[in-house]
Amino acid sequence: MDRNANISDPPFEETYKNLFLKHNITPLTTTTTTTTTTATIEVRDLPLIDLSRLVATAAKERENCKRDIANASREWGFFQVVNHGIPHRMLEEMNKEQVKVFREPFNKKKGDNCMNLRLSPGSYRWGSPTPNCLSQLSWSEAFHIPMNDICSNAPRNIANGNPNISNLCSTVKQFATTVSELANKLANILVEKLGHDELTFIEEKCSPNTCYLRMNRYPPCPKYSHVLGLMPHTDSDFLTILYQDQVGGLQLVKDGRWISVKPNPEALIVNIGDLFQAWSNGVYKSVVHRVVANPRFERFSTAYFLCPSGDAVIQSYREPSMYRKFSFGEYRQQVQQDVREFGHKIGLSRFLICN
Ligand SMILES: O=C(O)CCC(=O)C(=O)O
Ligand SMILES: [Fe+2]
Repeated sequence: MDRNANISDPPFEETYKNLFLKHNITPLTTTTTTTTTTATIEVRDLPLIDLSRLVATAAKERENCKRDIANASREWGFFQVVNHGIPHRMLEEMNKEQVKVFREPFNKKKGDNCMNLRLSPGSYRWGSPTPNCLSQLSWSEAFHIPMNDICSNAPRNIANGNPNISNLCSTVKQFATTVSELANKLANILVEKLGHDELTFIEEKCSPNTCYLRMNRYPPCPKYSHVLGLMPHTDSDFLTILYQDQVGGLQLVKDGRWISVKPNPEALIVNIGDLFQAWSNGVYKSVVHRVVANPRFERFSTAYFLCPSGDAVIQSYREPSMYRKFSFGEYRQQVQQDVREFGHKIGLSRFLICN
């Protein structure tokens, strides 16, 4: 175990030792402790959309706002929203509870009953399960929580006397309930802007308890350069709403190049997931993104994933369809199988219909 590592940190260095050795990656000396991972990456502002325009008195302004959301989803697959209706104090509260739970000892977090949080098995995750190369390495830990674990149970004293996590459940519930309204609102706009007439589509497929909330923590990585906090991936959902702190590190692919997202304290980030790309027949883009580890600062983010139930069938809204239809359960299983076999997700390209 690395002598500098905190007892709450997962044993990254120990676990990735052989991978570092194989790739000749040696610890940086004190004179070279800056990472080069971000050095050549362009920093760009994502499209910024003011959601207060959705309730403007002028109908034209409301329509223009919807058009901007749809255009950003086609051209970038990513955008930022301000005046999104999530109170600042709720975001701060979420961050505070998240910091506390990650500060718990690693052995307790990874334990079978995960600090008595009564979450589904495998909710606490860290690192990459099967990295074959450096680009598949993730220097981060996460609680990936099915909202069903939080929504469907009566309030209980989950903390079992642990004051550090006593508010976590109610904070997650409040946060997720508020963010789910925003997620549904944006998803409904995207459905409407494709001219689809079934405007209840999202409500029929998704409910608050089919969604997921993921709390991410990226410990600093001072000793190695070229280390990723989260390996490149697309999200397996309709759309994701992300709240991040001000450290930065999120990058996405735009026009074939990695670009770095500049944090904006007023904004939430929205990105399109694979299910919207499949349903929209490739119109809305589920874009590859990653997080680079910071050499000095730890980083936190919270992601809300708008997901349907496992048996929901995803099929393009119009023919000829680029993808064969699949159930969300089938999609998730395929992703898990590919990660086990190849060390990374293959995703939607598995479901392409080759004409
Ligand atoms: O932490 C971030 O900025 C991104 C997180 C992310 O991509 C995810 O949880 O899927
Ligand atoms: Fe993601």
